[in-house]
Amino acid sequence: MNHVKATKLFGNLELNRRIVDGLVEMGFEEPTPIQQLAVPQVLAGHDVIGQAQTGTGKTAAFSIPLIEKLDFRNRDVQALIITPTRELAIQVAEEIGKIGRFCRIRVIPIYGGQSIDRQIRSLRQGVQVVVGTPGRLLDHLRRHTLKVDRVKMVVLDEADEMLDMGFVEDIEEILRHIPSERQTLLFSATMPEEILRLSRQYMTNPKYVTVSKTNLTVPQIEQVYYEVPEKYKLEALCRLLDVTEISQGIVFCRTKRGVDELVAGLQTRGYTAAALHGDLSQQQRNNVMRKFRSGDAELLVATDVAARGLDIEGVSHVINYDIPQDPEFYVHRIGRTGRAGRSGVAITIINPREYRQLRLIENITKTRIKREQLPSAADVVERQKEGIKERLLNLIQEGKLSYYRSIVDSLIDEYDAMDIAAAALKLSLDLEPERDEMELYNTADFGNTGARPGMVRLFFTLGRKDGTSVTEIIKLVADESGIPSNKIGSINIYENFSFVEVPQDWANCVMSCLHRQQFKGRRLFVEPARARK
Ligand SMILES: Nc1ncnc2c1ncn2[C@@H]1O[C@H](COP(=O)(O)OP(=O)(O)OP(=O)(O)O)[C@@H](O)[C@H]1O
Ligand SMILES: [Mg+2]
Repeated sequence: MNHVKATKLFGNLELNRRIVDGLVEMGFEEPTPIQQLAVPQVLAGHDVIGQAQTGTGKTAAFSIPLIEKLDFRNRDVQALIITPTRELAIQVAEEIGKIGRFCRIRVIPIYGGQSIDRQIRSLRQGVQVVVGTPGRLLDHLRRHTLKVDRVKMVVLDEADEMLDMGFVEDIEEILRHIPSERQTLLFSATMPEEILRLSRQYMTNPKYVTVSKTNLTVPQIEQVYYEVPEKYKLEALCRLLDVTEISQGIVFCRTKRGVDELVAGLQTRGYTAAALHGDLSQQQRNNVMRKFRSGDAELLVATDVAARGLDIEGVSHVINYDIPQDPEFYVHRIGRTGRAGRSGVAITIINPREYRQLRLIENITKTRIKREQLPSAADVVERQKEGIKERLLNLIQEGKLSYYRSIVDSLIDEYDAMDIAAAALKLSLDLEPERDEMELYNTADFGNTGARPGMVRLFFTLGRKDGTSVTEIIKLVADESGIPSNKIGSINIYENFSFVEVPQDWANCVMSCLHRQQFKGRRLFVEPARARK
């Protein structure tokens, strides 16, 4: 890292040397435009409304001067940052911790769903910066466990959402607790006119700092849409997933229930996806985020709880499975990709009736969303062929083929080279697990088959013919899904198929666990329910 250069560039902002060290450690070489514009204004003591596109470094734009203005020796809470979601509170607190690392500042996130006693203990030990969600902050203010009489600076991250209907009363109440000679900062990628007007109520002579761009979205994000009848949306999504190279993707749904249903639907089709929404426990939310941030999970299916602020490097695609109701949310959702100068793709799936909503989004964001044709089944096959070719070419490049070459050599005089190669491919692909060979059927979807109330029967196309035994099935289901073996109800093995009964609420879990398992050398595949012939 070029420390001299970074020091010089950030040095123009006249920052504490230890802050610059923190920025250099994070890999920041020069300030982004919003940082260049906003930092001096905040340092000069102004109230600031900062607007810049998603992923352009607004967090550091307010965090750098915020840290600069802290009295490091004083252990009172001196700055308060309010964010709309818990995940964002955690992320912002971490970023502030990193920037202020060499200043040894004390920062904590405070959010609902976490033990309040533990938060109270942390607060008692003295923290200088608190990053929190409105509900929990209010809770602490009302209990007098959070003292804000020394707060000099308040930041509303995602300000337009914080001042929108859902949050504004909480925000007003929080602000009433804070000394009025404070500095107030509002940041967001979007600032609708009416919110901008309203915001002045809470500020004194605010400076409006904007990285002026005509369109609200980042140019590095390719924006496309597909129009399909409502009932084919899932099929459309699966096809897109099949032909698209996605390193990590976030799929947005309108409702929590929609998220759960889509995750179940994807799982029964053999895709793994993690859900994130407000009905999960905080521990579940944290686990999902950890898996997704580390790259262990490829697909995150979420409500708008993940729409704003989250910064995850690997996200190459954002998919609007349901079109956002509000054009601003479109901007924020797709902004989870294409961050910090990287490129990304945003896909929106609409039904014909949602076309007008799409046009509205285009008008407000001043961008064009390109219509694309859904890949056909033939495209999916074509894509598979491409994949096979790619793997072949890699093997050829790698060499180490002498053993196989000797076999070909012994055949080549007598047989056609094309036939040998084709047969070899067929052989190698046949050894791979084939999707449609094993199927699980979820009987819940096609009427009562005689399962006891509250139970679901899962059918396997594995039967006595394959030498399957009762113990094998119990062991497989219990071991792999974590379901206690005494919860597995009746097990029946017939000539060509078997089934187990499991409690309704375990069914999806069992199915998703089973489909990942090798069983008798083959992968079990969970198909969407269809009547058995
Ligand atoms: N000066 C810089 N140099 C290099 N990278 C930076 C710089 N400033 C910020 N970044 C990185 O850019 C990414 C996006 O920053 P950040 O999350 O602050 O964006 P944002 O503007 O708040 O976006 P959103 O509107 O989505 O909340 C982060 O990974 C951050 O570490
Ligand atoms: Mg942000």
